[in-house]
Amino acid sequence: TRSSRPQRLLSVVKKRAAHGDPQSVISAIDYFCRHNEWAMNVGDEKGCILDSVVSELNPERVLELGTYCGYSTIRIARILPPGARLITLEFNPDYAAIARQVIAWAGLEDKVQLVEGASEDWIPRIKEHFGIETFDFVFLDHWKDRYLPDTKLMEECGLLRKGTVLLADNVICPGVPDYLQYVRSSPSYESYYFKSHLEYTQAEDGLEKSVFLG
Ligand SMILES: O=C(NC/C=C/[C@H]1O[C@@H](Sc2ccncc2)[C@H](O)[C@@H]1O)c1cc([N+](=O)[O-])cc(O)c1O
Ligand SMILES: [Mg+2]
Repeated sequence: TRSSRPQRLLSVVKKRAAHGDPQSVISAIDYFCRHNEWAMNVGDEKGCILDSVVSELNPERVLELGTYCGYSTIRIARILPPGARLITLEFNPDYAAIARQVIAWAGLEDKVQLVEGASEDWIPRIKEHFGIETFDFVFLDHWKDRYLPDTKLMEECGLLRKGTVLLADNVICPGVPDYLQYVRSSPSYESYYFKSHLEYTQAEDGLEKSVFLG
């Protein structure tokens, strides 16, 4: 049967990127998405905003919801301080299998723990299973109808602390209106919109940065 788009993306990474060089893996994926096939990675324009938010925060404990092929996973992991850890949740086993290979090709497997399953099942188990108190940074890029319920679930499970930063992809396109309304109106969050473009296109999209105030 025909290969999948993630499989074709992985073969371009192996062909074009240098093993152990995260930047070359990022560039190979962006090349593939610009010149071969569009794919729903956060992309290089929003990716630079992601980089700046992460490097300013220097987080020790990071959670990513929605791994897909691991593009944003390696963007984040490549700039984490030594000893920092990133847990990334992925529901689709085929995507997870590709992402593991992309993360390994970038040489970042020691910083990343990819967990297969649904965020709503895993979020309540993270504390005891991974021995993590709270997260410093959370990147939301999974099913858009899960951003709000999973944020409320993270609050309820005590995974957020004063100052935890949530960064949400696609707040315009495809859009997450219920999540945006919540973080922009709740007294528990200080929210800021980074205007950008939908990956590899001219359409408007953006990232919403929301600081949990406790
Ligand atoms: O639909 C989008 N993203 C959904 C992403 C979903 C990813 O997260 C898990 S679901 C999951 C993972 C963990 N826990 C529960 C569910 C899926 O298997 C996929 O890997 C999207 C769409 C567009 N677009 O232009 O259409 C652009 C984007 O940037 C997007 O992110
Ligand atoms: Mg996205």
